[in-house]
Amino acid sequence: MTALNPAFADIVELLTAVPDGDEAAVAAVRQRNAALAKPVGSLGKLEQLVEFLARWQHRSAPRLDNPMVTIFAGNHGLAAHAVSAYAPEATAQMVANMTNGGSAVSQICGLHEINLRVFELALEMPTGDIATEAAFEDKMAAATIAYGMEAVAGKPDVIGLGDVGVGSTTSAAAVFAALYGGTGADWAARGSGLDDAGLVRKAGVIDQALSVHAGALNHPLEVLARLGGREVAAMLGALIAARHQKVPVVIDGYVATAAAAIAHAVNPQAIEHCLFAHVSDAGPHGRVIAHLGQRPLLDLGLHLGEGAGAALGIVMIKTALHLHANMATA
Ligand SMILES: Cc1cc2ncn([C@H]3O[C@H](COP(=O)(O)O)[C@@H](O)[C@H]3O)c2cc1C
Ligand SMILES: O=C(O)c1cccnc1
Repeated sequence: MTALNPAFADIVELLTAVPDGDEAAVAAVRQRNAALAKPVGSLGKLEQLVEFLARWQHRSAPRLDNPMVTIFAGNHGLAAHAVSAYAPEATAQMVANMTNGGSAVSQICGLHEINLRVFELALEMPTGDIATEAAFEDKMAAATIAYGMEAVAGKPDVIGLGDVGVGSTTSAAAVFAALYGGTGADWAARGSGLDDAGLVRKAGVIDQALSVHAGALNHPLEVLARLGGREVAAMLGALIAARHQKVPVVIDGYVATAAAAIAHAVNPQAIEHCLFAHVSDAGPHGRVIAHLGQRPLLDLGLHLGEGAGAALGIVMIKTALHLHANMATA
């Protein structure tokens, strides 16, 4: 077994030495919840959402002045294997559509006054084709994680993490297979709409990647460098920085969950500040969330990605906080 590349040392440290949540802030929220003009506990998970905000914002009166959804866009060398219903050019088109307000996530964010930021990750430079080579050199993986940390620089009160990138669900499936075992068929889903033959091809590409990189998947960050995407590396960075800067995180679908799974595999406590907004209809997503010891907030049958589920999770959090802050006390 080779030692972990020192390029990852700082990242492992940040994932290991994570600050605890603020239980005094949670107690203050519970006290106010109990005093609101309603039967105790009757707002169910909405009450817990406010506790979640308080715990990870470290504020007894949590705020949402600057909620943000961030979308990380990357291209994948593995897309050459026709494992997506779309051609790689579609990634840049999706980004343009997002910027122009034509995407689902743009409309959800516009309607509910959530800031939306799109981070393009060198779309003209796809990751290596994982069926034959590593997705990244280790140093590039580390640099992309570091870049993702910038996502919290605008001091959001909560940050949603989503992806775009043709082929991203194949890469995410390979990450899950490497972390949890099983074959390509166990983790491949139809993504953006694959047909039956495509699904078989997709499982085959994952199996080939697992076999090519076998022996080099000994640490979760090696799994990321070998099999992951730029968007997953950057989301991991955002998730890490958020914890250290007191920003609660809302995770979107299958691909964003891969970033959380890598963090969790280094240190399960590193994802305590993450809320899983929804369980995607992408087959194995629910299984991954269960592996992480989490429960999804919503189950809307979405299988979209692009942060749409995360944005809807933030809508629920906004509503919960509005009730908490503005209802009368008995
Ligand atoms: C128009 C369009 C909008 C999207 N929004 C999210 N995705 C989703 O589909 C892609 C992943 O699926 P696969 O692994 O099958 O390529 C990602 O871009 C994801 O965000 C979209 C895909 C398309 C085509
Ligand atoms: O569930 C997801 O997150 C998903 C599904 C299809 C395509 N992209 C993402």
